[in-house]
Amino acid sequence: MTTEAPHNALLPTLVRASAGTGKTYQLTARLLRVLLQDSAPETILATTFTRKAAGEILNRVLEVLAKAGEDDDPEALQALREQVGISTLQHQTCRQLLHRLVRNIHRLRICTLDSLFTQLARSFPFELRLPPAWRLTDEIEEVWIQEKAIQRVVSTLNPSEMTTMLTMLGKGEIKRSIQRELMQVVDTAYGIHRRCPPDAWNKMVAPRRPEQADQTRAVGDFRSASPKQETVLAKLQLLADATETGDFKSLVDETLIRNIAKARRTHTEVKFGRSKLPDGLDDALDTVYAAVRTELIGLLSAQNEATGTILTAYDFHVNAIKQVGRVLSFEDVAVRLSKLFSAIDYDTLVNRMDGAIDHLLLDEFQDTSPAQWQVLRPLAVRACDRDAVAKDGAEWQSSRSFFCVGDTKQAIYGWRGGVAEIFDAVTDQIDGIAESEQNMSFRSSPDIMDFVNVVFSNLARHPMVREGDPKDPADKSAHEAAAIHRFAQRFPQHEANKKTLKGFVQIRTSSKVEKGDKDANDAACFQDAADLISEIAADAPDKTVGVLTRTNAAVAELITLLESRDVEVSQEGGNPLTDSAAVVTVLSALMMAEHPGDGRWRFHVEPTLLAADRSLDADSIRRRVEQRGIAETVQSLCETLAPLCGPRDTLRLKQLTHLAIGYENNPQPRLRDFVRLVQEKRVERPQRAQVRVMTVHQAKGLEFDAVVLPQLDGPLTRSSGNCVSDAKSLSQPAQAITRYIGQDHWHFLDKKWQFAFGNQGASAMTEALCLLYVATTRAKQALYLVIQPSKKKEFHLKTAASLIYHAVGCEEDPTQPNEVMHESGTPIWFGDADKERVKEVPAKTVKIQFRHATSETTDVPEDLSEL
Ligand SMILES: Nc1ncnc2c1ncn2[C@@H]1O[C@H](COP(=O)(O)OP(=O)(O)OP(=O)(O)O)[C@@H](O)[C@H]1O
Repeated sequence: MTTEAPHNALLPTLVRASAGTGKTYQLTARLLRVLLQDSAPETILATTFTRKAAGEILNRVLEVLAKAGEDDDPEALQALREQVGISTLQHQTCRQLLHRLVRNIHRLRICTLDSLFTQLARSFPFELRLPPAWRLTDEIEEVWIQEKAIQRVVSTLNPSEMTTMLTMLGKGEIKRSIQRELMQVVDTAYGIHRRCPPDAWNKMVAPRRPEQADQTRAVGDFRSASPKQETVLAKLQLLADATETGDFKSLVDETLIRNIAKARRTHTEVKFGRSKLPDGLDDALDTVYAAVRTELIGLLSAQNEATGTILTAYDFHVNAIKQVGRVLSFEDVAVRLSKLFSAIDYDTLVNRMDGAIDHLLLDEFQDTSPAQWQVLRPLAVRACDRDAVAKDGAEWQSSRSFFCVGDTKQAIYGWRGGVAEIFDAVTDQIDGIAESEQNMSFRSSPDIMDFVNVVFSNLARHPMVREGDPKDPADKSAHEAAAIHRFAQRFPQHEANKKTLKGFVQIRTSSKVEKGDKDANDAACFQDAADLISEIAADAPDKTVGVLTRTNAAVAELITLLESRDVEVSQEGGNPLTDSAAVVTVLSALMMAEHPGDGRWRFHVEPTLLAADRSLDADSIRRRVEQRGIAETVQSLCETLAPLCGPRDTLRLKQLTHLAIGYENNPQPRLRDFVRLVQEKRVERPQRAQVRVMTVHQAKGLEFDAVVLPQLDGPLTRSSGNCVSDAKSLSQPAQAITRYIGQDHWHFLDKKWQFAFGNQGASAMTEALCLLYVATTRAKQALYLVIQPSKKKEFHLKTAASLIYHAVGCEEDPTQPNEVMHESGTPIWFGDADKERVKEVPAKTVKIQFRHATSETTDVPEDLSEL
């Protein structure tokens, strides 16, 4: 059976494939193998992460079969033979398969996980308690429903309950408005709340406060102590006062309290600064520490309880609203399915699904969430049946098969539940699965691959990275350092397939704004990056350039800077239409009709052509909406404005009209909701420009000839988490959840929670490294990193820039502006060989000059305000 099966039998396989190694190629190869052994299309299921990727796989299957089917294209046939590993494959077989496939194309399921889950849900309407004729919501409708549910939560609590709840949520303080506080709770904790048992928020229990007698004794000890140093005396008085009045909350952030925890952990004396404390205070210090701990854990536990109460009420209302509206989100479907599938037997599944899935192929597997894996697992286990591989004449046939491919180094969706450990879950839970690894990039030049290898293998050169488990589990940065170390250790060496492809890597510092704040220095860095990008675009007009940022705000800023330099630029994923002044005018006219008494809208519309048209006052627009609907009104407003607009705004007005036509299908179209939709929905421009700007998340799966990374400064991870669970593995859902507390307070937690918090910090750091990996591996030929000059020579902060600086072994002074820190490869990577001015360069330093669009100068002045 499988043990003797040859390499071309479709054994259950998991492929760990690095960036650019051709995951789509391999998945397509496997799919073709399955089809070539005459498996019925309806028994095959291939899933990917985006609809675009699903379309790409189907296209590739049809395309290679069509080419290999041509009698006069022996090369295409040979390429396909190599791809599928069948040396005897004939033109005619390819043609026959293509015809069969085209006739049955509707039966072949190549789809996203979201769409698979929606199909599965339709097979279990009763078990999943789905409302009849339900439909899926989109992100914007989800936000509206969320707000409505929060309003209901607020209205069901009486004012005093609400005040108590808010006080508990804010750990004793009311910091925000009710709506904003609850919105934040829902945003950050509802996702995890709905996957946990109802009592999960009640598991963090505050320890008992020390006995009153012990507290009284401690006060006496503090008061009678006579330290030499005034500062120590003042601190002991403070402890005594707080203990006497029971005001332990005021001590939560005291350094001395933190020092007690540290001393107990390291079995050393308690100190304050460099000063020793007087002898005989140990019991008193332990008493006050225990009381402060009770206070903080008590506040946290109250916050958890309030969070659980709010979320339970929210869950009730949000479900009620959705049930009445007959709508569900993808997430709702996944949660309901995962609960159902954890207890279902496969035969029921097959009966209800109208046919079995015998061949399962999963792409981008690292982004599968635990809940999604719970749904896929029964399908995978069945597809891995070892007895399904048998010899049929000369050929091995696999009546079932399982294949999954992904890259743990590209797991960048931790925030929506994706976890790299899912790979280990597959190898643990599926017997006899074969694993393979691919590290040969078909995308990037050797120079890019060398750089990527050097950076990620040497991350541990950063001065703040230490090996091994954190000695102090309450030290967040130790958990992060360990995560960086692990990433480097596990990093496989990549190779470039295209050995002669020219490549270039450059790290340069941007200009410095003396005494400038962070915003000023960010702006200077973006200005320099925009200059660089416009140079690349001009020098290499037939090469694509990807500009990848961390934040959406940076995308918007860079687009503005590039447009001001006349660079043709587009944004992946699109912008809201409000990036056009013409669209904003139309929206103001609509808002003027909705709120005729509010002068703001009239003020905005007045100087425009719309105001000149007397038939377009607030009343007439409102009447038109009532009589003819939103779409027709929007169209007529757009037509009035269009003659004044350039091509860019005209296109946006057209897109606005399309949006309005689509919106009108909404059961209750309302003007203000439409305006909000326009403000939030991203609409892509139809044509891609040579330069494309996007966040690294949006760049996943894409490739560019040159990549520019202008936002590598700033902390790698966000400082605070949201909530933390005690989940130990993917198969065991969390039993306990708590709200996050800042790292200065981790010492109050017990060890179990310290590790849970630390693991969360480590995961966030791993995800940040994955993002950096995705960013650097999008480049085919050239990679430009623009970093801000460091404030100090010890470039120690944990930023992407400093990790790279140390990993590459840069020796240049990082505080210097406009310097090349590292350079390798061929600077004229885009030119023909005979046009090359410079050949291979090893790492070197050159003073660089920026050409600001607003200035004729070639040297950057120290102070940007001079420009
Ligand atoms: N076997 C192959 N032979 C030649 N070119 C290939 C092969 N496999 C992939 N390629 C090419 O290499 C590039 C990268 O392939 P692909 O996008 O499938 O990689 P990937 O593994 O999905 O990358 P990533 O995970 O980084 O998105 C593409 O341009 C693709 O056409």
